[in-house]
Amino acid sequence: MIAANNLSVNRGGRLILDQVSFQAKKGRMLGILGANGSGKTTLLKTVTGFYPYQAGSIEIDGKPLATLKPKERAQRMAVLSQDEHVSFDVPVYEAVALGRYAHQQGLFAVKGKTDDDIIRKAMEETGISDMAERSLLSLSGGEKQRVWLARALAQQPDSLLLDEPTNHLDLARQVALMEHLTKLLASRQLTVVCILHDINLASLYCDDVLLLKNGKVICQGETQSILTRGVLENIYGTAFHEWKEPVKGRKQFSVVTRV
Ligand SMILES: Nc1ncnc2c1ncn2[C@@H]1O[C@H](COP(=O)(O)OP(=O)(O)OP(=O)(O)O)[C@@H](O)[C@H]1O
Repeated sequence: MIAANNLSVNRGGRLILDQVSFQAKKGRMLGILGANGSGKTTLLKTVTGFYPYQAGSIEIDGKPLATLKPKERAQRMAVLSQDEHVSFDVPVYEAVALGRYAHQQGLFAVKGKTDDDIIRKAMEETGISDMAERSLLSLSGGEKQRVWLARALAQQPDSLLLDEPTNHLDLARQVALMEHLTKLLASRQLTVVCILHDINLASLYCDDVLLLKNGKVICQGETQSILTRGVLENIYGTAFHEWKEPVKGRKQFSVVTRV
């Protein structure tokens, strides 16, 4: 479980997060929603220890984040960032294998058979097994996104923190990814935190949502009770029409055109 309590973050002399509290629970997917610049990425980077915070507290499975060594953090949390970039070229298999470093001993650790099995399973789960020998730089944006997800899965974390994981993916792959995450949640009892711009995907797949505006929490809780036309209009500043998708009866929203 990930818990933040009254978290405040300043960056470049500005207050970016203002007393944010939330809990992401085991076996549930928490969606973080909010307009551009509302503080979503800052929140994710703070709870994973990439950004410092000026007030409040963060606990991972009941332990203060600050007391976890970098390797222990990596064993507990895998992060898929919005700004993953490739600075050197490696075969796809090696890029996924980077996820195993948190579990290896020593500076020049050698991958064993178990590591190889885990790497191949993560590649299979993300549909990239046939790309193992391909050069990372030659992949499309959506293919690279699946490599980063495979690397995160290979890390075998307790929590997966994903910044816009559906970015670059076509519609069918967006649905496939969210369904895959839903299955992983149940089978591995993971905690998943996911920044999403697509409120309809969030409504279909997230158990809980946290809505941010200007660095403050507007509301949070069980997705189907929290997501309403009124609250989304407040968050995004545009008009919405609300309807229900016919299979699960989950809420869906479309923007109302103004011209
Ligand atoms: N180093 C920094 N110095 C000053 N302001 C910063 C810094 N980093 C981020 N910000 C500001 O903090 C605010 C929140 O940024 P953040 O990236 O967390 O938003 P976001 O909700 O993830 O946005 P998006 O949906 O556009 O990805 C933005 O206004 C951004 O310009």
